[in-house]
Amino acid sequence: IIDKIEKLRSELSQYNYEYHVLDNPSVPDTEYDMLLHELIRLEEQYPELVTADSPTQRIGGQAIDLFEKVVHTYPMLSLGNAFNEGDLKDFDQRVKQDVDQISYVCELKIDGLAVSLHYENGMFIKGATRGDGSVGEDITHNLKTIKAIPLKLSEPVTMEVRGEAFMPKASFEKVNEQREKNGEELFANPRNAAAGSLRQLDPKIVAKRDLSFFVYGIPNAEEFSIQKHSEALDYLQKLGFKTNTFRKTCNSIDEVIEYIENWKEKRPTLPYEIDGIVIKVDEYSTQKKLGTTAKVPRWAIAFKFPA
Ligand SMILES: COc1nc2nc(N)nc(N)c2nc1C
Repeated sequence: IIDKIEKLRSELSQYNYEYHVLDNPSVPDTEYDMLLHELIRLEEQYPELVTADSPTQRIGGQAIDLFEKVVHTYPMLSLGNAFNEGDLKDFDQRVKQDVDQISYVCELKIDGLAVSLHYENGMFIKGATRGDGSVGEDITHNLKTIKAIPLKLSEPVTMEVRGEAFMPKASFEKVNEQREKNGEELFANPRNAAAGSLRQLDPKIVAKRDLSFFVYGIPNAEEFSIQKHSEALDYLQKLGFKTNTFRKTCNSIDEVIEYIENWKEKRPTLPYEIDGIVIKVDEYSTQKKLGTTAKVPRWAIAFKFPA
């Protein structure tokens, strides 16, 4: 029987990965649901065979009474803002003070919530909100229901990652339609809907909100002998995380400006909301040289699109 359970588990995990991380499902939802219900039935019969990374663990356990506090090992900083080309050129000049050749990584800035995820030997064990940057709230039970967040990595690594939890536009429309029917107050935008969902004490509610997640960094990447941010993102993709495929390495601020212009136009075509573009120095050695202020890194900036 354990073979049957393990076979179901690996099939469902693979289908989940294809659908929610690769956006490229190989089987229809009906087949996924049928297999999942078979696994739920078998795990109910043999509860001692349940594992933390079983797809059944995404359904949402018991509601909790309150959120535990989580002290961040590395502060979750904010980002300085740029609003026009002049701000970007100033940023480029500041960064170039110490070095002449710079390459930047440009990423879409997803309009969601920053979260921190902790993995031990490849298993997802804890996740937290940003909070005030030093202390956040433990929302592990809610994050487990987000299918783009892996419950088990492809390698048994112990690491913390950072990323953005968000609600896709389609989910937002669906959730507000349901709230309209229930006579509830509507969410103003997908970001508020994602924030409101992750603040739920009952994970079964969160499981119905179709939230998603993009990973965007490893706070202590140098400790994994990774030299550049672009390499960190490639490694995270290999581990099984969903990374945003529109990221681009730019070798000049003019290339960055071109990338920003492009996405300013294409923004409405995206299936999720973005509130800007994040520009980061790629080399960690240069990031280290530039350091951070109490609130923001000096090696990154967020270009904000007009609301
Ligand atoms: C390095 O710090 C950050 N990096 C980020 N990257 C992306 N893509 N999106 C964000 N919202 C973001 N936020 C922060 C604080």
